[in-house]
Amino acid sequence: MKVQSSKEFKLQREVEYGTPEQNKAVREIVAGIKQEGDAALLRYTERFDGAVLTPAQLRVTQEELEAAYGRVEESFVTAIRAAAVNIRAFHARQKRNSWMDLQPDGTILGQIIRPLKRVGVYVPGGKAAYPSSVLMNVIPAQIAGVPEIVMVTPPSTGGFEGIDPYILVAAAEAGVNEIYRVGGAQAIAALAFGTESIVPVDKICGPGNIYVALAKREVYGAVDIDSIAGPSEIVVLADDTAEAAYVAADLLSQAEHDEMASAILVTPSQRLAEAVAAEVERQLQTLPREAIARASVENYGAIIVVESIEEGISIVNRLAPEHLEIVVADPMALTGAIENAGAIFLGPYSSEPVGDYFAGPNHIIPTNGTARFSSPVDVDDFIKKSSLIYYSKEALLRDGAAIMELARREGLEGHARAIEIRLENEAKGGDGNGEQ
Ligand SMILES: NC(=O)c1ccc[n+]([C@@H]2O[C@H](COP(=O)([O-])OP(=O)(O)OC[C@H]3O[C@@H](n4cnc5c(N)ncnc54)[C@H](O)[C@@H]3O)[C@@H](O)[C@H]2O)c1
Ligand SMILES: N[C@H](CO)Cc1c[nH]c[nH+]1
Ligand SMILES: [Zn+2]
Repeated sequence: MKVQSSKEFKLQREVEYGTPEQNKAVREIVAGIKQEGDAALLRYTERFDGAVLTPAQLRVTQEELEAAYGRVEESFVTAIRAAAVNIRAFHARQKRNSWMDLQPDGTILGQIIRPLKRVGVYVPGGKAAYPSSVLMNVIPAQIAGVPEIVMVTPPSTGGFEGIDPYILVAAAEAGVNEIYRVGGAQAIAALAFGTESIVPVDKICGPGNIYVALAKREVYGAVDIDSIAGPSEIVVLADDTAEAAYVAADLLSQAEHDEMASAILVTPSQRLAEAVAAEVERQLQTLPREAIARASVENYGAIIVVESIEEGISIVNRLAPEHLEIVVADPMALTGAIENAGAIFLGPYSSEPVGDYFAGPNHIIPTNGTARFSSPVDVDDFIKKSSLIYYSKEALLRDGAAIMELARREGLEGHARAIEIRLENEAKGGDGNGEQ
């Protein structure tokens, strides 16, 4: 990883997200699914995942789900159950209730909260399988009360029944039983528009690679999406107190996700910068996913030496990273200055994978600078709200003139008259029918 000064550093966020070729490929895949349904879904699944399926094989059966337990270690089941407890406890705090407020004049105002009816969750499974993402998608949806949760994940050619058994066990543990073995942009389009085998959903949540992220952006509007949660990112803001080996390990923890993942160290310490660069190189040599991580740090990685921690904070806010680690003498003191970051990890022991798997907060987090305006997946992603308005006669008589004033200033006489007809009728001692 190259050590550079903050003057040399250029924000790499592309104007167009993904390359033009990737964008074109995704548009074609989405159009193909829209036009041809299952036929295109099977064709793309063969082309991109190497799995030759019939329509009947798209959906995972109950027997396959149960049999997956025989393919995983007991220690995995114990760990995923413990993680689920923490994730459930964290997300339970986000649950909102409907409310109604009765005013002294008899007016009732309120908000009705309802769960979305049918949501699609994407669980990545290309370069690695992500059973942890099953929990991060499904638990908040369940807390919101979503009755139909449908999961998609790519088939792995060498895997068990064409799907990773750890993902299946996580799904069974979470209580999901509508699962399709499809991935990438074709799975997103199938969820959005439906095919002969897949009933369309109201919203799609979940992380994925650049093809998944671009496809979610493409189908937004036909369905809702959580955010653009694409290739993983980490920024470490550290001072001279940080342990170089820990910092390097945390950078590589995200670099190993994807060639397009990004790992950046921002520090005022030239000594730490050089030590981390050497550590990254040393640790890369024994990392099983060395090729992916090396491509990531070479293309999207950086070690930036800043003049001061304040300059570092301003770079962090420009980057708006998915994950930020603050490893300085007093991390809590800097937290208030961080305006843009999806998840903030404080101190030397809050290594990023703690959040990926176990602490409880969601690991599906906006990337590519979109943490400026969007948030990690939470229970709110799976609800919708309706406003409730009951106006009493007393309240309408009191507010009617103001409402008509605003309507007429907008040139909307019909709006004003809808109020006026009631006020006039009441003035005449009306019976509610507009007549004496
Ligand atoms: N931001 C987050 O919250 C978050 C969380 C977890 C994982 N992630 C990211 O999820 C991603 C997982 O990626 P993955 O690749 O392992 O799995 P994936 O399931 O996201 O993508 C695999 C699919 O990509 C499609 N694909 C691959 N090459 C293609 C091509 N050339 N043309 C068209 N489609 C193609 C295939 O359909 C394949 O099924 C990583 O980038 C990781 O960093 C992000
Ligand atoms: N770091 C990923 C989010 O960018 C989440 C994850 C899942 N498994 C491992 N990591
Ligand atoms: Zn991770």
